[in-house]
Amino acid sequence: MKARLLSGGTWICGKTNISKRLTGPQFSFIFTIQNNLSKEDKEMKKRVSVIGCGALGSIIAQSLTGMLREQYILLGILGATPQEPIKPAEELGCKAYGSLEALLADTPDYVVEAAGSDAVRQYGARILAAGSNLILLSVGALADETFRHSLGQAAEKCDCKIYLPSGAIGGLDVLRAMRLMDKDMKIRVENRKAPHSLEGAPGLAGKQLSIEREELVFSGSALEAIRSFPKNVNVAVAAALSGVGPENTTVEIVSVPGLEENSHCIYGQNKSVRVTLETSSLPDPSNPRSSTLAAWSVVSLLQNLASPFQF
Ligand SMILES: NC(=O)C1=CN([C@@H]2O[C@H](COP(=O)(O)OP(=O)(O)OC[C@H]3O[C@@H](n4cnc5c(N)ncnc54)[C@H](OP(=O)(O)O)[C@@H]3O)[C@@H](O)[C@H]2O)C=CC1
Ligand SMILES: O=C([O-])CC(=O)C(=O)O
Repeated sequence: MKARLLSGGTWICGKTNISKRLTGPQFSFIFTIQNNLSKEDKEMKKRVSVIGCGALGSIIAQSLTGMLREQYILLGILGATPQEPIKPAEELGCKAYGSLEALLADTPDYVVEAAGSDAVRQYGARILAAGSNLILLSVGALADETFRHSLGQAAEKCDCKIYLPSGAIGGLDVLRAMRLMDKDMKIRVENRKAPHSLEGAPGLAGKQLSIEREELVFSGSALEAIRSFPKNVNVAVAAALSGVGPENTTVEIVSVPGLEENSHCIYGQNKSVRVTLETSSLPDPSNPRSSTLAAWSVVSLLQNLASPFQF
């Protein structure tokens, strides 16, 4: 059971509010609860589980036990197989979950997804129904309007939130404000990546990309882009959801031989504002598709959630 002192001077224990003015037996009851709390509970750290222990999930899990350790406890990691998270969990001193059920049994405050859009579709609603907030890196899963609405409804039903970190880009705040000013605003996203960062995407249908010349490999809506390049343009879907939606956001994907950074340029324009938001960042050494910045955007989001100042 968790107990904490609210600012008005009221102790809250589970769902029971107990007035500060209570004395005698009631007070000793409160005091006993306090003394039975673990150190972590006394500090009221938020409890987090991570899905995915690849390039980005590893950075997030390490940060939870490192720079975020004063605010958060890493409960455990869920991998693609029960074996996958065993080693990282051992190193970080948390659980290696064998199933989603095991993760949910821990009742985390937040579940961070860094596993892919299939995992979002497979687990998202169940995580929310269990009362955990969800932080999604595979934002592309939300391009599908029907799925997005059903996940939103699942969150509302359980009074939970779905957090969309800025990922490998920035400026989602300005796009959201611009959309409020003018619903007919325009957004175009240009993604530039080295050929090996695009390899294996269903949209290439096995085509080998040139290692000598730049080529436009995709041009269309963000909705089509994420279907064709599901591991490359989550950023475009995030930009689209901040603005005019995946069907109305234009995306171009360019293969650039020799390019060391993943580069994303978002052009937004409404009646009175014009923005160019360019982010170039190094990919993760173990996964050339993903910029490490995306993992740090989750770390930053978690830090923000624990801060009295909200960005
Ligand atoms: N929002 C943004 O700006 C960005 C989002 N992303 C997205 O973030 C996600 C994570 O990226 P990254 O860490 O680089 O990817 P990785 O491929 O490096 O890691 C993902 C890990 O999750 C595992 N996995 C797959 N399915 C499941 C599942 N159902 N449950 C648990 N684990 C699973 C994978 O295992 P296996 O390899 O065996 O499948 C893999 O180990 C990707 O979807 C990526 O597209 C990436 C960059 C930017
Ligand atoms: O990490 C990046 O540069 C972008 C990315 O893969 C994505 O948006 O899916």
